[in-house]
Amino acid sequence: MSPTAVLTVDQMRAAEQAAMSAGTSEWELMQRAGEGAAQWIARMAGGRDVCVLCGPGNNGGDGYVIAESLRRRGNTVHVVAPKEPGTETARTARAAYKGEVSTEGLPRNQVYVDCLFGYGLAREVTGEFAQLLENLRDATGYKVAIDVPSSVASDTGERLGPPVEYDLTLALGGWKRAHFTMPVMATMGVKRVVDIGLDLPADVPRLSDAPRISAPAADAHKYRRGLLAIVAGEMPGAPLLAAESAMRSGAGYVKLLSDHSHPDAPAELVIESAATRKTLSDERLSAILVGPGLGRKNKARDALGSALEAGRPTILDADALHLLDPAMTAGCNTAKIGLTPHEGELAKLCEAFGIDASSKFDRAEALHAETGMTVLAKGPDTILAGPEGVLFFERGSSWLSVAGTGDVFAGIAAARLAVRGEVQQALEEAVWIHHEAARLAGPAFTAGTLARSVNNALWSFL
Ligand SMILES: NC(=O)C1=CN([C@@H]2O[C@H](COP(=O)(O)OP(=O)(O)OC[C@H]3O[C@@H](n4cnc5c(N)ncnc54)[C@H](OP(=O)(O)O)[C@@H]3O)[C@@H](O)[C@H]2O)[C@@H](O)CC1
Ligand SMILES: [K+]
Repeated sequence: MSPTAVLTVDQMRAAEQAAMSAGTSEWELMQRAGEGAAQWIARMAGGRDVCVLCGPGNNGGDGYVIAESLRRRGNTVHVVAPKEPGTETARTARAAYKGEVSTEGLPRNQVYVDCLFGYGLAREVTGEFAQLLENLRDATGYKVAIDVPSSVASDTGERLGPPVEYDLTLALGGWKRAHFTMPVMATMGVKRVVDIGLDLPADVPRLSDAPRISAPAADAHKYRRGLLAIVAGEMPGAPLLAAESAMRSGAGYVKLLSDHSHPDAPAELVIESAATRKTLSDERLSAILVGPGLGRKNKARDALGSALEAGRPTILDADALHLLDPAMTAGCNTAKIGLTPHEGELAKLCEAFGIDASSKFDRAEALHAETGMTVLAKGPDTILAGPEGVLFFERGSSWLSVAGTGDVFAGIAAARLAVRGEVQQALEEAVWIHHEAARLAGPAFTAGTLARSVNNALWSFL
């Protein structure tokens, strides 16, 4: 199984240092990394010519190992290196490479392997390196980034030079945060990790693995499978959309608590009158969803207060996230609450809870640490911060960028919470189901079509 740990540069260096202290030399690690990468590249290149761009550090060192490995396999290889290697191990790799090296220019129509900078990139790329990246950007051919794209800061995904679109990115030894951070993750093509035998730490963020979802037990009935109450409010459409997807996410019973007439609601959806303190304190409720279409007036605030008072496992989304503040959650068992903010809602929550952080990762992690609530920071990249640690996800379909998909997500998450009882597991499953439903819904789907493909998405995880 490939490693799922997602590391910072410091954590990566520490893992490499530990391997070296245990007797594996840096040169040995570089050879494993370069040989592992070369295997992938050889497969993709077939008999095509390969051009390797080598920088001055150990990422460049990997490049010389890759170049020599491909040369021995019979590919025509050309290395472009504007500067001589600056580290001892990269110099060893340079000496072991027996082919051509030039200091500038980029041959045309090649398989390009970019080893200019790896996780050591610490400042803006300028001069001849920036020129090379621009040439690479404009070149036609299959492009591979080794470890990370050479103009990207590994910890933050910050862009520090000309952008290049890659077909393949090979992470060496383990994933870095940039691999799952937008917008740069969308430029990396297919991503694979090359295992170089490092002992990676367990207590770090991880890449989420596809969940296993169980069919209901043989003796299941609708209450045992999970009863979900969805609290409607000012706007009728959003909670109905959430209910339509919740009904298809595995819960046994979904109730929409609403005073609207909902002429478009499916016959099998149970609609009862608007939530009250009494209906929400029903002990049979396995989970509550509050937020989609709730509104932000006093009535909405009261409904949110009643839901929190009920103390059931709860998902808060949309308007509920705008109303939430420390006074409302005081006295709540926050371990039972999941928040599903998009970027603007996350910023608003951080303001309300006095959190001073700017990146999505730091905000999600700090909001969980400060409040005890589990935070699913949505968007084109997704971060889940909860009691089991922080999880990153692969990207979902970009067709999800349409109105209403957040309501669909909230419905899936709340239904999975009704089934599972655990907030972090429910949210993790919901991300996968949402992405799979989007894949099944085809191009240019509407939120309604997405909601209707949710039950078929579950097939993939049974
Ligand atoms: N350690 C290990 O065990 C293993 C490590 N591995 C590999 O090592 C990579 C990390 O290597 P690394 O630390 O040498 O950094 P790297 O990314 O090559 O760049 C640093 C060099 O670039 C320079 N430089 C930086 N920014 C610059 C700029 N804007 N413009 C110009 N120059 C700039 C910087 O110079 P300086 O800042 O000192 O002036 C330095 O010379 C890692 O990603 C993986 O590929 C694998 O082999 C597995 C085993
Ligand atoms: K690189």
